[in-house]
Amino acid sequence: MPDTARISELGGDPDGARAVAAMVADPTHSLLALDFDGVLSPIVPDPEQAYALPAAVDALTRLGPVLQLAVITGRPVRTAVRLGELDRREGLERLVVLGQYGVERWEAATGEYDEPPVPEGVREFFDELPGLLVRLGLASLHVEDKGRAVAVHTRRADDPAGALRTITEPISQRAAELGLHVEPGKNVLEVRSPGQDKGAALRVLVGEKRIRAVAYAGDDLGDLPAFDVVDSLRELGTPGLTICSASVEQQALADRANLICDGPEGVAEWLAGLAGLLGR
Ligand SMILES: O=P(O)(O)OC[C@H]1O[C@H](O[C@H]2O[C@H](CO)[C@@H](O)[C@H](O)[C@H]2O)[C@H](O)[C@@H](O)[C@@H]1O
Repeated sequence: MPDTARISELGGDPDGARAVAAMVADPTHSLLALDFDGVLSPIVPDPEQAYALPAAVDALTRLGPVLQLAVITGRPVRTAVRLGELDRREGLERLVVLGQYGVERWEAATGEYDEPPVPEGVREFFDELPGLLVRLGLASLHVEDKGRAVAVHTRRADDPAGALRTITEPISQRAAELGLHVEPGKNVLEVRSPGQDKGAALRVLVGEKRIRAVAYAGDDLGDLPAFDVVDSLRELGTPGLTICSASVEQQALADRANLICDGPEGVAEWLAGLAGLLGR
């Protein structure tokens, strides 16, 4: 007998509840996809210190045997797997991790990484970046070399918001000249190749795994294309749930989500609730 009160609670609103009910009715054909930073991991000052919350991982290992699970992240796929220790968890044998907004892929089932060659323009931008930051008086900003992308972080600057304002126009201009895409995020600007986003990544998984119900959890602007895809799938008849991992830093997702969780701890609690509902 389905627990309708619990389904409503975990769905947030009627559309979300329909998606949770569909996931409970047919978990094998249900996809639960999550962002990494700000959803599975708390936001921390040093990107290398990010980690998956133990409570979230525990719930995922209970869900993994019954649902299709995926992590879709802006991180290089190897970084996400390493920081989350996602290759060492019993229960996550069918996990798929899509990195760099879906360009890179890792399958727990095979342990294989798929990482296409790095495009030229990004390396050119990376080589020029120190000079650009010196000219802007912001040489000490943290630059994360992601191979096929470069992230310029302002979180540890004296004035993070001011530094972000200062770098936005010149970085956007140079990125445009090189035919690159600028991805804004929480105290970060990422420069990468155009033509790929988390929505496209999510759509591929839905088709490939013959998914009939989908839930996606995100916290930042780069997650909005995935929200768009969940919304459009729902319009075409596939129940869908969007979950916002809320923070004071980014409020754009809250208005778009079926369900709002209180940051990564709230997401972990929701995951445990779903596992309970599925009898796991
Ligand atoms: O798609 P995601 O998994 O959310 O990754 C997006 C970017 O997240 C990382 O930066 C953010 O998290 C850091 C660690 O908590 C934080 O210090 C930074 O301010 C945030 O913007 C990561 O460093 C990027 O490479 C990811 O693309």
